[in-house]
Amino acid sequence: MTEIYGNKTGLSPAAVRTLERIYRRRVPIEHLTTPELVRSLVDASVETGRQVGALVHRSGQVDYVIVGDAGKLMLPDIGRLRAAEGRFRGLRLIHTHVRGEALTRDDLVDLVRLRLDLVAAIQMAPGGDPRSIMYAHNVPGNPPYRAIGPMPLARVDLHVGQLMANLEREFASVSQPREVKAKDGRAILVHVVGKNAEGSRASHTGHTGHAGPAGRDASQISVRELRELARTAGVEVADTIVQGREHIDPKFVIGRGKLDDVILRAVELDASVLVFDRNLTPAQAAAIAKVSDLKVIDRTQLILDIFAQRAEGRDGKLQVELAQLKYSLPRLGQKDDSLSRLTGGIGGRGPGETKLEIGRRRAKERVTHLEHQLKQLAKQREQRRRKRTREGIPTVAIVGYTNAGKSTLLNTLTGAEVLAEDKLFATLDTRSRVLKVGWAGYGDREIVLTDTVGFIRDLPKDLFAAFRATFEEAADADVLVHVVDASDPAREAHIQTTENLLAELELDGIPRILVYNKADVIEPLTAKALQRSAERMGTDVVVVSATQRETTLPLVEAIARKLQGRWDASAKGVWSQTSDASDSPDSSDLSDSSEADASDASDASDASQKSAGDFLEATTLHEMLTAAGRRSRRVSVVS
Ligand SMILES: Nc1nc2c(ncn2[C@@H]2O[C@H](COP(=O)(O)OP(=O)(O)OP(=O)(O)O)[C@@H](O)[C@H]2O)c(=O)[nH]1
Ligand SMILES: [Mg+2]
Repeated sequence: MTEIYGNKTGLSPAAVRTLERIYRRRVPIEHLTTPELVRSLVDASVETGRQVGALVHRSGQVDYVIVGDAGKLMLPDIGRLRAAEGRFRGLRLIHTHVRGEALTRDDLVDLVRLRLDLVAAIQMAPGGDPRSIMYAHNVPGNPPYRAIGPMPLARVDLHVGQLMANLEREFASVSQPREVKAKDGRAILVHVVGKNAEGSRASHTGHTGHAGPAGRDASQISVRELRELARTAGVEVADTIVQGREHIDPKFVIGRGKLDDVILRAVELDASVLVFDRNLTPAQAAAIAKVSDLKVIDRTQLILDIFAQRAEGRDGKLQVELAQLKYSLPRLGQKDDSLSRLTGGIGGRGPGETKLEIGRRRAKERVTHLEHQLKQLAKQREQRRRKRTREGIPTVAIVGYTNAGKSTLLNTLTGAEVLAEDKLFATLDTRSRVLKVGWAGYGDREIVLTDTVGFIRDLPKDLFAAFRATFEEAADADVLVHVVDASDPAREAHIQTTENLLAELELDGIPRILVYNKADVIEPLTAKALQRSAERMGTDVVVVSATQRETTLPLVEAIARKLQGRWDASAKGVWSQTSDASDSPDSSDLSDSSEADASDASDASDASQKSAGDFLEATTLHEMLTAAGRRSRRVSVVS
């Protein structure tokens, strides 16, 4: 094998022959290098004016000869697979520094990142003679390397074999295999604060605009949210690195030097994933993955991953898969090897834990297929809706930023058991439950409450389609209950994002109630101030704690006030009062649930808890109701 690696442009045939001759050298493991190898490298450097290096295997053979430019050397891809824990790659890099400089940061990064046995640099004098040598090897600890020299070549007395044996023993003893708690390994989060550059967030929706907090606050909020997203996706966050920059580096986003720091940090913390708090172009993701040898993921991918893990309904699954494919298509290389980076594990999960392992051509076919299927499903839904007729029970949709407490509120109000947890996007499929407002003094009236997917700022563009589909249900709601986590410092930005997305979903025409939630964890004064400021703005607003049922009474009253008109109309007979749709299994479920005599709060909650299991999964029930609702509204217009 005599292939020359690296920067071969403009090399004369004679220079190539000189380089190829380096492959003939042998370096015994008792020595760092030999005078012959040094001579060959230096000769080739003089001839080319560039750095020249050899990757020498422990067997003594030269495995790779690499030529760089005057200032640096790019190592070839020597295999992505990491050496086993506590072991090194079995290769040492011996190379020239034509300008006589000491080991550079690049050299040290290569040493650590590739787990090379050693990296040595030969300092050349201006006349072209080898002046001194400096070398470094890995050590357990921080910094993760030790550098020795520069010193005269004759003074180097190093038994490489012995050193490596000692080091590997040392590494094996300190690295009790660290336990990775999260199933998808450890990640380092990277946030870049563009001081000048805006447009850094090519936001499709929900951009907070001027309403959001500025500068450092915005950064902190953003990083915190990313951390939550990572946690939700199942990644353990090992560290967060924030860099302020005048301009975003077009190739690596952060500067090359900073990227080297990040790589060293990843090696130190045994992290295998880099998560960027911004969206990366396919070229950026590829470039960073290449130099770092780490899996590189951006915010969009993280959100896609969460959606993929959580989507349940058929429609939702198809939508998520479609969004994932559209995202990864421009990122799929033609070669299998670049493809494998994207597949499996975090960022590469398809809906339902299937692996997104697919070639480019197949991916395109699948996109077409999915789009077709989704269209069919939408048509079927529409038809089903049209077929259904039933009395118009008013519907209320609970909307708001992710983790605001929407599902908790639904559970508390109706005694349902919708998954509510301290994770982002706990809810990915819309659920509806019946709320009986008797306990709040509204007789045996019923409301259908619908839970929805949480909003998030900078929602990935392709996901917005998936998202939109889940809001088809909410489009027919009579009232929107907008839930805000009042204890979140970013609450104003969250409100703004939600407002923007509601407008985009064309739901902003529906009467709305603003609910400041989690009152139990905010200062009473803050609660009062929130209430007052919202009232000044003329918004219907209540402050509640979704975890405490008694605090939700003002909300039920506010909803009832908004629906009063409808109830009055229905009392006048505009809406039919009785339900005779017992031929439909959906409706019988609904009537089962309405057996509760709900003049007392705890009774109501007990009763609905009992029947919660009987409740239908929302989609069908809700479709039925909303279809009826639409018809009824038409009637009321006529009257
Ligand atoms: N202290 C406190 N915590 C609450 C309250 N309401 C909800 N939470 C907590 O907030 C977290 C999120 O609640 P969820 O109901 O899952 O929020 P969500 O809006 O449905 O979230 P997504 O479905 O992820 O969009 C959970 O850990 C709840 O226990 C409250 O009134 N007080
Ligand atoms: Mg929820």
